[in-house]
Amino acid sequence: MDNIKVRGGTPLRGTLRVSGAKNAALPILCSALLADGEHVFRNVPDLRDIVTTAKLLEHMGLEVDVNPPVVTVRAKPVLEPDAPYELVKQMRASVLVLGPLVARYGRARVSLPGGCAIGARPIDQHLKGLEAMGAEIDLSHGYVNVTVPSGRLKGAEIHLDIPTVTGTENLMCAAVLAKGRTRLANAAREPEVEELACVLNKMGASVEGAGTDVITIEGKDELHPVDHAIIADRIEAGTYMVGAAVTGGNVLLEGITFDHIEALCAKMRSAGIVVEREAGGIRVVGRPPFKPVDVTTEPHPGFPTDMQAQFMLLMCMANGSSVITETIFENRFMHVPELVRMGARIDIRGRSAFVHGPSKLQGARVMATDLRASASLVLAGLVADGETEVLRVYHIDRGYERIEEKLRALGADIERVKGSA
Ligand SMILES: CC(=O)N[C@H]1[C@@H](OP(=O)(O)OP(=O)(O)OC[C@H]2O[C@@H](n3ccc(=O)[nH]c3=O)[C@H](O)[C@@H]2O)O[C@H](CO)[C@@H](O)[C@@H]1O
Ligand SMILES: C=C(OP(=O)(O)O)C(=O)O
Repeated sequence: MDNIKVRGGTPLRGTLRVSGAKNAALPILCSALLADGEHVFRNVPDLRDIVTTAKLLEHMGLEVDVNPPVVTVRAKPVLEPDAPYELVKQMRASVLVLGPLVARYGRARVSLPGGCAIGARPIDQHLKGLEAMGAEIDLSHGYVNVTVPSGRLKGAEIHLDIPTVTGTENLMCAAVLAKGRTRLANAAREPEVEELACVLNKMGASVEGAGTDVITIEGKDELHPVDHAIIADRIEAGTYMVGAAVTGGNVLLEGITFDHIEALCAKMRSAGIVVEREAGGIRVVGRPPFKPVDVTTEPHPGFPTDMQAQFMLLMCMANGSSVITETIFENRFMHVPELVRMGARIDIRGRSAFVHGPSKLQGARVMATDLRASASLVLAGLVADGETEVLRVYHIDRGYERIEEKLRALGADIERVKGSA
């Protein structure tokens, strides 16, 4: 497995083009199951999760050419509507094939994704929605087996208990080919949900209200393939924004939509960081130490949980104490013990982390077991004294396109060590 070595102390400077959004690309690639023919997806990031999704679609008999930033999917009727454990265990988001498969084929067999490092992550809301649309669910031997006795889902009124992102996406995909109207209330409002709705509408679906908490879908008999360029990744952008700030750098991030990261920008500004909208992007200029700022993660448009670990690092560079509260996932503080090993002072009490800054971080060998925790440790390495080695970058490669190359282009002293322990 590869490791990343970083030597701290160089401010990030320059211009960075933000890649396409992982969390938009994954449901969009799965949505190709809804319409036979050739789909062309552009601005797709070069990530391990994209390769896993391609393997999943190929397993079902679709032809997928992954040539990032372009992915071409030649969709045809699937051999078996089945997502096996071997692929789902590599990527929870594999569950995103469930909605399209049930909508199109009236049945699906998908390995239960189970928990992961950040929490239990059940899919009860996805299943509750499918049941309301006439599906029968059977959980056995680690798989969810869904069948629609009538052969076709029917529109329904669904009120989600939680505005789940992939749950909303699965149910939207299920509803576009259902008979009649579906009303999805307490829906997730994330930009990636809006982006999927845009693609479904391009396919000929009728989806209204995505981006609000009520989405209405009129089912159609058939959809057609699309050519679509995917939005920029707000979490990748946010990660480099934090990188620019903590290193006392000056970076222009190109391609990102300000509205998608407004909550992060507001918190960074409250911390005393310059965040300016410029033609074509957002400029971040940081000069630590920062002002301490409390943050609570919330569904969009609140502060994103996927930026919590990186923001905590920022608060390690603040003059005073801040409280970071995680409300979305029950176990998303795995970066804390590793940051503490690097010299940060952070106590966890329940769902909150109390960060006492400023800390002078020291390079160390560190390991993290999830994507954003790993990213925060790479950023910590950029400001630490001496060398930091982040082990098992396997997680980073799921969600950051060539992170070491992008950081090196901004002046960082960083390298990937292939096949290390
Ligand atoms: C591929 C993708 O887009 N991943 C994102 C998506 O994950 P994902 O869609 O898995 O996250 P959800 O929005 O579903 O999860 C939010 C919370 O709801 C709970 N829950 C969810 C579904 C359900 O049926 N029952 C239930 O209890 C989860 O355990 C979690 O505590 O949104 C998360 C929250 O913004 C992000 O961190 C992930 O990066
Ligand atoms: C938690 C994340 O992804 P996933 O839902 O794919 O695990 C993430 O992108 O931070």
